[in-house]
Amino acid sequence: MRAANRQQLREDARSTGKYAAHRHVRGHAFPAAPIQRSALKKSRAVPISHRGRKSTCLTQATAAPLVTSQMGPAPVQPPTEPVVVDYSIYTVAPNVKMLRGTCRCERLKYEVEYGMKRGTTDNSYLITAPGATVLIDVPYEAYGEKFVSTVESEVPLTSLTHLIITQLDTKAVTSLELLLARRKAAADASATAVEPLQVVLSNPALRLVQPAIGEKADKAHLLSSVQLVVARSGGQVAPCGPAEGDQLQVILTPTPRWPDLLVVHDPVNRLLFSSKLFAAHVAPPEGEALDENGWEGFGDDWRYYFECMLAPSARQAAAALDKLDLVPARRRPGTAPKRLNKTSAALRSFFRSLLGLEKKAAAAGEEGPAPATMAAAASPGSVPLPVCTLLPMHGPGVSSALTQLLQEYRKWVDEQIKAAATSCAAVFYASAYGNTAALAQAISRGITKGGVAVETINLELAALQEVSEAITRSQGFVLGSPTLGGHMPTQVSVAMGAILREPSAKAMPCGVFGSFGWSGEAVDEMEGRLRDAGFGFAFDSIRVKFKPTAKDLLLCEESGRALAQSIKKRIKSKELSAAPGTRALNASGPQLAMGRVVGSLSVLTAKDEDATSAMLASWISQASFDPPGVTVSVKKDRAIEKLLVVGGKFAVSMVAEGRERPVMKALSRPFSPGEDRLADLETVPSPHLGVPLLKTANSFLECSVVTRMEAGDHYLIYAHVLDGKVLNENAPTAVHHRKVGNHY
Ligand SMILES: Cc1cc2nc3c(=O)[nH]c(=O)nc-3n(C[C@H](O)[C@H](O)[C@H](O)COP(=O)(O)O)c2cc1C
Repeated sequence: MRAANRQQLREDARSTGKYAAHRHVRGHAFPAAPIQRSALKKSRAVPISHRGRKSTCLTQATAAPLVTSQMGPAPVQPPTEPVVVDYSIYTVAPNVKMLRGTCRCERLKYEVEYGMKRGTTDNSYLITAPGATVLIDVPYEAYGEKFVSTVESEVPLTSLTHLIITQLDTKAVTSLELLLARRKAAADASATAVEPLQVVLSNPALRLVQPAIGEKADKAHLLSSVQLVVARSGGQVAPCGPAEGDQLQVILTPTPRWPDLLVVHDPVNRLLFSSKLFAAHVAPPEGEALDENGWEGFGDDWRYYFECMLAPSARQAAAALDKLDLVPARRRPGTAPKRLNKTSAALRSFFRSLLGLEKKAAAAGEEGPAPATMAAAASPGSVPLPVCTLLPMHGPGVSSALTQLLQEYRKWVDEQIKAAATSCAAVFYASAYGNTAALAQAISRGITKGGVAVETINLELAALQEVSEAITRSQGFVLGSPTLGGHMPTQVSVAMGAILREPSAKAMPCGVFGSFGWSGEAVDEMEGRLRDAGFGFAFDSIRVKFKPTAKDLLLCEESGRALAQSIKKRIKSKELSAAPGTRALNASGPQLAMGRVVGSLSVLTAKDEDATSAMLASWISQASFDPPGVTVSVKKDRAIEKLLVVGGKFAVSMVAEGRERPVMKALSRPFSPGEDRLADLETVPSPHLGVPLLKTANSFLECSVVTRMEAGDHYLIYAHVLDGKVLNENAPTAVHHRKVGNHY
């Protein structure tokens, strides 16, 4: 039925396809994009079995992708810098190795834009057990070649019996193809028969592999020596120890962002291969596989990753934590991580080939057990899983901070769910190349920072019913779409219909956004339809050409925050009309006393690529002599907070006494998203960082963020002072006096 639908769509598209002319934008030639307007306008709703239940899906990720082959080849996106990667191997348990691909680029070029500046890793794991050699995960395409050579340096590819895929991104498919091709070539060259590789993956991941490899004439042969095994929650999938019952167990933990997500438990070594859970985009120091500095070393990175990736799906994250019921357990003796450097890996590979071990190992693989069929065990439910180390897909393995990270995850999830009980916003989007997805992520984070829970829904994967349900749970919404073939894709159009039909939606603040290449009609269409229907906008519509810059992402965060403020304002005014007079609260004794704490009035300015922001600050203090350091306390929902992550650069301009008034007037008013906060002030660039400095400052500091900790509703940021200068010897610094300590 589904295949017939797909075929029909293709026929429709072929018969009605019109071809757009060649266009040139900013020096980039875009190939003609065939546009099938009838196919685009027609609903692609097809009944599918979605997450174990029958539902009508707006579209099915693999059956009706946003961009179809009938639309022609993808236009050339503006070039990005090449990603430089490196590989290291670490022993994390006697029979378990971490194969860690490290990218130290400042900003991730190959994933949804991510503001952290500490690089990242793509971790795969290799487990050897009697009769089985199990590989867990393939990395992004940029790592492909080095990844396969690294696996080969450890084991002959023909000896691999299982590959478990915990989450598969479209950009990891190339690495999968490379691995399968090289294994197949080795098997074809082998004198002995090689068992098919069992590739264990979830159903949504299978729906990515089938069309990307299985249905491509030039690639289908790669699956001829592969047995695709769909994982079921609780299923035992591969041996991981000497005893018969020593089996790796998979647990499905889908979220809207990663519907294919699963984790793997190793009961012998008490490891959890946690995939995207407990992950962080950070490259730990060379030689350290695990979190040697514990929470202090990586707490911010885990938190930031959670906020960006999991907070928008907090309910599903909570369900995953409930399902896993992880219990911190002791590490078994003799499993301290040991790094094998790249040289030794290469040397071992060399010696293996000299000694002909490849063949022996292949023969050993042949004697292994016949491919097991998937055990369909019951869901582990509340059965506790003992864990001494979490081994995620990105960032360090978690051992020292295990207990704290488990507790914090629960706390973060609960906070999000609690916020959702009072206020919630829905962010609906579709994205063919990840650009609109990056905007959706930044807007979602802005909403979360604004104190409103968010549900971020990828319309490519969501059932229509999910859209209706999300809108009835929300007090505001945002809709994002790329422009494809001069329109918004059908998935967005259909979702919009559902929103327009929902009577409660009209009273909600909303917003629209999208990435485009040259004409950008989608955002105009969405804005026009919502405006005509009488909807009110919380922020100006966001239109971004191709990939968003740092400035675009900052605008998105600010817009998300504007939506959150608008939602909170409406809730507050409802509460006030229900219970008039509750506003008149007297300040408490401690609040009055705290008002006597004074601070130096200053202006904080920060810059990242093309994004600049500023704020008035008086909660600033010297914190260290050597090296010279300062602390500054920044409210969590401030726009500038995004630029003050570890490694971020900022400047402090100290306001001179008598010069306070114009500075306070310019910076104390509310700003709309994207507005230049320094427009009413005269500035000059700082000498080293090029960050704006107040022309009238009596002195300035240039700083680099070293660490930050949560301090209630603020982040306490500790920074090294890189440079500074007194500009006016005779002007003392203005002191900010307050009466009450419950505001600035
Ligand atoms: C087949 C195809 C058709 C497109 N048609 C248009 C178009 O009509 N107008 C436009 O402004 N951009 C068009 N684009 C460019 C996309 O809008 C642009 O690549 C955008 O960044 C995609 O956003 P996304 O990454 O969220 O999918 C087209 C791209 C493709 C692949």
